Amino acid sequence: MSLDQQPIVSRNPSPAAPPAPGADAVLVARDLSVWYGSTQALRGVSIAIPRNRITALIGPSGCGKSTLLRCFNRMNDLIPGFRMEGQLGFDGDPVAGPEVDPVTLRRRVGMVFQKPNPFPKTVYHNVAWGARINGYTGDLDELVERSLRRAALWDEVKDKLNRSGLDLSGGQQQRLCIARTLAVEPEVILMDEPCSALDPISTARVEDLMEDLKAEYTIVIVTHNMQQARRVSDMTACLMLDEARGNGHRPGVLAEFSPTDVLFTTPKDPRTEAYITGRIG
Ligand SMILES: Nc1ncnc2c1ncn2[C@@H]1O[C@H](COP(=O)(O)OP(=O)(O)OP(=O)(O)O)[C@@H](O)[C@H]1O
Repeated sequence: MSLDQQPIVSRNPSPAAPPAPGADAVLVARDLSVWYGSTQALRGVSIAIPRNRITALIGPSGCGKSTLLRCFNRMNDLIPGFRMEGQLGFDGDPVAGPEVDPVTLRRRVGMVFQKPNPFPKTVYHNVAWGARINGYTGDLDELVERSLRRAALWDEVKDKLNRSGLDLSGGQQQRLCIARTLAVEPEVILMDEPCSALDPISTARVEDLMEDLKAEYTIVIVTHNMQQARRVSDMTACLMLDEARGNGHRPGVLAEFSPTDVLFTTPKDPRTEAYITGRIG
């Protein structure tokens, strides 16, 4: 059964998850629970991520931010002991299940990781690689230039296309990874702490880039940096550690999902307030 056929439709499945004005939901989790072996990482998370917006996931360490992010493009599938219950949807179709090809899904829902991870190949090949393996038949030179321009990197590397991607600075490497993601023309970009290994100037460049990209893409970012969440995101989801049950482990739950300015000024949930004011670490 596709997610559209479920009793709760993919648009705004929960009162805790209002879509931004004028935006519809592109990624949906409905009553999502996740385990790694006997450790429950998430419990009962329902959220609708609006299209063409930047959504930040914040919350204390271990509350399941990365787990939730990685569920949206099935990056957890290969982790031993990973198991999930509930529903996940992308554009009204299921994300999980044997009928979904994770490779196709990951082409449409791309990911940028915490540590820049270019291949030990030229700048050009780093960008062209994904398009090549996906059978791109257009002009690769044009695609590489377009992707590097969109990632605000072209001017810095146009004379270095045959140099190793590993020779670039950390900030340039991260934008190269973003260009590599853009080259396969995804609809969603998941970013897992994309600036945590970058200096403030490189961080600002990536943040500016995110703002430019949201006209064409939906972006979901995990960040530990609440200032960054305030600067870049339209919507913020605050996850929290729930009370311990069973084996004493505390799973992550969604405390609040609100427009970013609301969440940081007038949070509805006392746990959110405690977190953003530093009373929960
Ligand atoms: N590969 C794994 N195997 C077993 N347990 C895991 C694995 N990845 C995460 N976990 C557990 O799942 C829970 C949620 O982890 P996750 O990394 O999603 O949280 P997080 O909020 O992103 O944390 P952080 O802010 O520290 O990066 C934690 O208890 C963590 O120990």
